[in-house]
Amino acid sequence: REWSINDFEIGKPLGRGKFGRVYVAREVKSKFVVALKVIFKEQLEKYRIHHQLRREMEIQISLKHPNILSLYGWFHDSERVILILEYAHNGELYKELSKRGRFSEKQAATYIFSLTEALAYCHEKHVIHRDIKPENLLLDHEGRLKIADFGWSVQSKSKRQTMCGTLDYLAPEMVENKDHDYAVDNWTLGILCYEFLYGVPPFEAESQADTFERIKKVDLSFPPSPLVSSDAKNLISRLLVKDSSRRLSLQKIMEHPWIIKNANRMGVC
Ligand SMILES: O=C(Cc1cc(-c2ccc3c(-c4nc5ccccc5[nH]4)n[nH]c3c2)n[nH]1)Nc1cccc(F)c1
Repeated sequence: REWSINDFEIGKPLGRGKFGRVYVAREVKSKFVVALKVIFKEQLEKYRIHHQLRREMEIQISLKHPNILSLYGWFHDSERVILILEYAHNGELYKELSKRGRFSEKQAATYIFSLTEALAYCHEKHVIHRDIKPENLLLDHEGRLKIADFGWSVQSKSKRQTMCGTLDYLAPEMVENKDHDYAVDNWTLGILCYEFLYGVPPFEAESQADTFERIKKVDLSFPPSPLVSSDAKNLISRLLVKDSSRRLSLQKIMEHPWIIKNANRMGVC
């Protein structure tokens, strides 16, 4: 069916996305709550990204997974393209992490398990996400993790070397501008697991140059903490490996003792 802006009551802005603003909105007839992403066509022209937008829409509309934010549909008028996206009631996981400082091992393992399942699903569909950082992770009304913002996902055929988001999550092969493949997502899972448990990413440094150096050397250390088990450190150490072919596979992550022991398989703690 053809949607139009008059089918929705627009609510508060939820944030500034890459190319437009996102608003909470309610479909008038069904009262169903969604997130509407408004992208201005003159922006698409100016940055010549209409082909990328079309590719992202094709990627998103084809991905159906409990831990991937849904794109329900879209419509456009003379000056805007509007995406109808799933509304994540509990907002950004990042805010939750800042508020709580760190997550328990059960919560961290549950998020890592959900992310691993979602990534395994994406890789089956030949989609590399490449930009999984806390601000792209949302939480639904049950606290279930949802990956959003496929701003830089590429079909694995084209190995473009464009830069991604903040440096903390970049794998060595991306920092060294080498070819990269699916294994960058495995590296990012290691970064996120560390950050969920310690509250800061493992290679954080004063300057970007220092972060680059720490990533390239895989300068990983675990501050002594009674709250982080050796199993957790073992998993992180087997993901933050320079040689991308030696990183623990997604399947092996799901079978790791720390995940088996701590993750809630329904994705909700
Ligand atoms: O742009 C995005 C992803 C995206 C999702 C969002 C987004 C941002 C915020 C929310 C939220 C949300 N819920 C909140 C509750 C409290 C506070 C903040 C919240 N944000 N729910 N759903 C969202 C969705 N922004 N950008 N995908 C995209 C882009 C181009 C083409 C395409 F097919 C998809």
